[in-house]
Formats: sequence, C-alpha cells, structure tokens
Amino acid sequence: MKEEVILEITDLKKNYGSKSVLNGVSLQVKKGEIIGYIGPNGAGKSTTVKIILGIEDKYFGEIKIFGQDISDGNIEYKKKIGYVPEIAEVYDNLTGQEYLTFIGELYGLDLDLADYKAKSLMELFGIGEVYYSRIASYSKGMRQKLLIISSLLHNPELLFFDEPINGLDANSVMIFKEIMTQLSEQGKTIFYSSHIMDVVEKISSRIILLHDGKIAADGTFEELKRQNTKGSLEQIFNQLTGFNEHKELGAKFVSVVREM
Ligand SMILES: Nc1ncnc2c1ncn2[C@@H]1O[C@H](COP(=O)(O)OP(=O)(O)OP(=O)(O)O)[C@@H](O)[C@H]1O
Repeated sequence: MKEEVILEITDLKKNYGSKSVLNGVSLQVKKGEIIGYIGPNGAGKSTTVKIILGIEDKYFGEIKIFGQDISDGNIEYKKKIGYVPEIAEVYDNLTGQEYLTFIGELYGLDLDLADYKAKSLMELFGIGEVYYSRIASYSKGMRQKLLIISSLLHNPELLFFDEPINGLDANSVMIFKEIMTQLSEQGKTIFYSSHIMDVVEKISSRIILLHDGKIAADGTFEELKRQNTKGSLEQIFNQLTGFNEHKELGAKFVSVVREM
C-alpha cells in the first residue's frame, strides 16, 4: 500500500523585509512519522510551523496538508491539527477546567466530553489537583502540561510540537516520550521541534536539520550517523552547522563577565 502523504512543502520561501528566512524548503511527511525538526536559533523552524498553520500568511511556494493547498481559503484542515507553540498566551485568570473546556468546545467537542477528557488527561499527567485552580497559580511545568493537553483534546491527526518539553521534569518527559510513540503507532503524524538533542535522537523516526533557511540533512538518525563522522545527534548538529568554537566562545564570554 502506498504510504499516505500528510504534509507536503514545495520550495517554501519566506522573507521578513529584506531578510530572507526560508530559502526553498521542500519536504514530504508521511502518516505516522515523527519528524524531529531541528536547527540553530533563528534558523526558521518556528517560522515554518507558523506558515503551515496559517499564522503567517505571506510566503512563496506551496504547502499541502491532507492533500489540500492551504492557500485555497478553506480552513477545515485546521480541525485535524494540534499545536503546542514555543511561547503561548494562556488566559491566566481562567482555571484549568475553564481553559481546557473552552478549547475543547472551540474544536467542536460537547462540554461534558471536553470536561471529562480534560480532567482525565490532567490527572494522568499528574496535575489533576489543580484542575479547578487558576492558571496564574500554575508552575512552569504545569502550564506546559496544560498546553500539551489542550493540543490533544480533539484527537488531531497532525501535531506540531514546538519545544513541548520545556520545563517538564524527567519523569514527565518520559511520559511525554511515551505519548508521542503511542500517538505515532496509532497513525498520528508529529512534527517535533526541539533543541534537546538526545530526546530528538531517540524519539524521531526521521530528523530534518534546517540551516540558513535550507534543509541541511534529512534522514533517520542511523542515516545521518552514516553520512557524518560523528556519533551523537549533538555532534552531528555541530558538524553540519560548522560549529566547533564552544570552548573559545565560553572563555571569551566569561572574561567579559569578569570585566569591572
Ligand atoms: N515577525 C517577525 N518579524 C521579523 N523577523 C522575524 C519575525 N519572526 C521571526 N523573524 C526572524 O526570522 C528568523 C527565524 O526565526 P524563527 O523563530 O523561525 O527561528 P527558530 O528556528 O524557530 O529559532 P529558535 O530555535 O531560536 O526558536 C529569525 O532571524 C527571526 O529574527
């Protein structure tokens, strides 16, 4: 059986004023893949995701999701997408229950189902005790868990996770890794952007490295290892982005800190 293509990007280009951020990105993502989307700060990872989600609308190139060109004005495709943004605005004055049932209803769930799913997922993620508390009182990790839950309430087919484990403790990271694996086994497709290389290395079925607005590597971790001389994903990242000055830069940084 032919593998179903869920996301197809062809020659994507994006400028902010005179600054070119994406210089022709092309990729195809198949159903059930976990794509580790990595690259240096400012490489254009979040910009790619924002364009795909329709948050940024000025771009060149073509993007198809579930076979539909997203520039055709039909936003139906968004109902099947879940998104954890890198930086999120949540309504601090709401309780977890109010926020999650609001999001659930936006996605078309009835209130009882949204409430049941939200409460169950919070309990399973170890934050059930703050379901009725205001989000303003949540710790960083609790907020992050809330965001993860809100992206999943409507059982989406395609997920975009931008630094989703930011602030999660080691046990919660293990749960989240397991959630991603299980979702992928159920046929969900995941686009996972992170700087935490050892998690990306372990969890991704395929890794795409963006550098200077272009794809510098695309393959499984094993393939990337074969194509490069180094062993860990962190080392491959350093090699592909031409970086080996961390000692020198660290020393210079500290010497400026010490100047008085
Ligand atoms: N709204 C904007 N206006 C102008 N420039 C922008 C805007 N958004 C992003 N940029 C620029 O686009 C480039 C890519 O940013 P982007 O947030 O996509 O990077 P990233 O790969 O997600 O980085 P990070 O790893 O730091 O999150 C950066 O140089 C950034 O300054």
